[in-house]
Amino acid sequence: MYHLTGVTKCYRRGSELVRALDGIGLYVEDGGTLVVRGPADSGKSTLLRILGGLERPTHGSVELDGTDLATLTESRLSRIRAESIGLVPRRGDLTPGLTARQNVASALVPLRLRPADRWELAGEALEEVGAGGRLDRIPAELDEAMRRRVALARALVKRPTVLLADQPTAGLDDPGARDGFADLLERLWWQGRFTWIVVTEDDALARRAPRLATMSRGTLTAAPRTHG
Ligand SMILES: Nc1ncnc2c1ncn2[C@@H]1O[C@H](COP(=O)(O)OP(=O)(O)OP(=O)(O)O)[C@@H](O)[C@H]1O
Repeated sequence: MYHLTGVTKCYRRGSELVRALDGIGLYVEDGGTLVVRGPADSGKSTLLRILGGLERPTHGSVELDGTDLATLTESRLSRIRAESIGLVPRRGDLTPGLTARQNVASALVPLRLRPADRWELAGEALEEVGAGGRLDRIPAELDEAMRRRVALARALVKRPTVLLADQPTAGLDDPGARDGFADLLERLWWQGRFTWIVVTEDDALARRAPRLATMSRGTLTAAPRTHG
């Protein structure tokens, strides 16, 4: 469960102070999904980096299951990132020279699992996202939609507490591929196995959200629940 209170993030750009996040308060329950929709530069990526423990807020607290990520030591934070947080980066960011299965298995290295277990879990995660027929392909041999599925498998293979996705459908130009990927995300959201926070500029994806909020100039406005 995430509980954010008064989260503000300021960056210095020359003599200017940019307030990327401005007093965000947020609660997301275990197994819940929140989709944050907002235009470019509204602060979505900054919010995700702070939720993922990749950056610290200038002010405020970022509690994940009762632990404030804002004040943790770097070593405890990297442990939490490795074990509890799955991040789906904007463009997937797969390692070019590794096969799909090697890419996914690499996410398990920090968890000190045996190589045979890493291999098996990677295969299962790829099956789960519909990429089971592409285990031995390198990213260049896959189309963009399939690369996104592999990146998703890499984030969920370690069974994290939370999954954070940065514009997961951006750049998927083929409508069929984009819809198919959105179908997969929606199915996973409704399973409730992970807590999801997804930022997007894709209105069609946002319409599928169990819970939707809008980001505008660093502030978050909750929209009515669309379901349940
Ligand atoms: N490291 C940084 N240094 C300076 N300013 C930053 C930094 N990161 C973000 N910003 C600024 O903070 C604001 C919010 O940026 P952010 O990337 O979080 O928005 P966004 O909604 O994710 O937009 P986009 O989708 O275009 O990335 C912008 O004005 C941006 O220029």
